[in-house]
Amino acid sequence: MKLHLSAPSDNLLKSAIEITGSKSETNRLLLLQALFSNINIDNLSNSDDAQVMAKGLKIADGEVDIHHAGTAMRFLTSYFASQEQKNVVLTGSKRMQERPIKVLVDALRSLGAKIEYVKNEGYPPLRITGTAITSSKVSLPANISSQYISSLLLIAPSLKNGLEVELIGKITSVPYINMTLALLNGVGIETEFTENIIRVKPKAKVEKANLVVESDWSAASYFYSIAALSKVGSEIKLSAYKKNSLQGDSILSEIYKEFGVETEFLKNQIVLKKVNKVVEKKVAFALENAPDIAQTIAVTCLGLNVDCHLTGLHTLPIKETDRLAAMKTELEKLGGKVALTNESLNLTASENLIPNVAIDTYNDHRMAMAFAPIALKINLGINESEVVSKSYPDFWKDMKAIGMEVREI
Ligand SMILES: O=C(O)C1=C[C@@H](OP(=O)(O)O)[C@@H](O)[C@H](O)C1
Ligand SMILES: C=C(OP(=O)(O)O)C(=O)O
Repeated sequence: MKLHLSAPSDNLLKSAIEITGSKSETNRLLLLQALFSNINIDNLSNSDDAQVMAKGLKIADGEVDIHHAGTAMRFLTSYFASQEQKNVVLTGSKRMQERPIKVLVDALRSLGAKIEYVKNEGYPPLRITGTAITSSKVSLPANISSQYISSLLLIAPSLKNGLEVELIGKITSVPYINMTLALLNGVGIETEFTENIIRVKPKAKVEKANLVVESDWSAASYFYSIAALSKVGSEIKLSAYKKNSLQGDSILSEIYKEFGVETEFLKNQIVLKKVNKVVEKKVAFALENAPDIAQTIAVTCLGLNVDCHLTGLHTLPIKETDRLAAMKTELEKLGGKVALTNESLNLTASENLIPNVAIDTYNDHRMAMAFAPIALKINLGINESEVVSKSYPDFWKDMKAIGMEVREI
């Protein structure tokens, strides 16, 4: 479905939105709940990725299709591999069949798992025959995706002898690994992370636990961008968030100060306040710890006519689409100039944005959501807008709630 977006005439926004739970926390906790039944979870993500994860965990044999969900693909690979009695073919969308999984399969096979490639070596679909894993030491490259590491850590407490994971090379997306460990600790599982070694102790049973998922900070990024592009005096309240987040994308509250947005932390709400105009002409951010907000920041910069240099983006080419290439194409359609390396994006902004362009979304929820805020500067179209359901099904409803005009065309 194609949407046409435009902004309220005064660009002044005042509103309060409740955002769905973090999909990263949700998919970890769903897996832990499948391993340890007395865990209760509140504020679960309503995203497609969480739905396919929940559904997948219940299947014992036959095909499990996780569509576009990277976390579900990676987390369920370890889960099925370590569950005796389970015998599945784990598959996903066409794009998922192009997202590499060899690092994780090699690691699991070295622990004794029985996994075969159904089509192409190194990529889903996978035929997995569950088996009792008793080996307890594994090493794997850490610079491609942290999801492979989180996947092993999540099943680690259920293995007879726990697990020691050696990380080789530079570790990418570290906050996501820390999130996994914090959630394990939250249900009483002992872990240790020193330098490049992570140890997780085995645990047969956990105490009854009631856990509340914090709302999704990557989803909050689009409201940060809207606040940055709105008129001074705008205020957007978002819930339910906290100051000591497990989500690395909470770095937004620091980053967006550069764009005139202050964050006030209330009890379980954040208030984004556009307090001053932006004077910078150029900004630079290293995003290896927060890869999912790169698109949001690039579009904010284009909208504010601020040049930006974003680095640490080496994981972006293997996400829902090649996000570096997609961003170059779409930012340039709007009048920016983009230079890429395999891990960076350099945007030269433009005073004259090109209006009424239709943004292509490449089956990537974040392409749709990251470009939407620029409607505060120029009218634009979003093609295949339904992609947002991967992480944030209510996105367009919430855009309307804050006063944006969202119209089907
Ligand atoms: O563990 C997670 O929940 C995630 C880790 C990150 O992936 P990489 O580690 O592949 O960068 C992130 O981009 C993804 O959206 C969610
Ligand atoms: C990269 C993402 O998700 P995944 O890797 O879990 O598909 C994302 O949500 O931006």
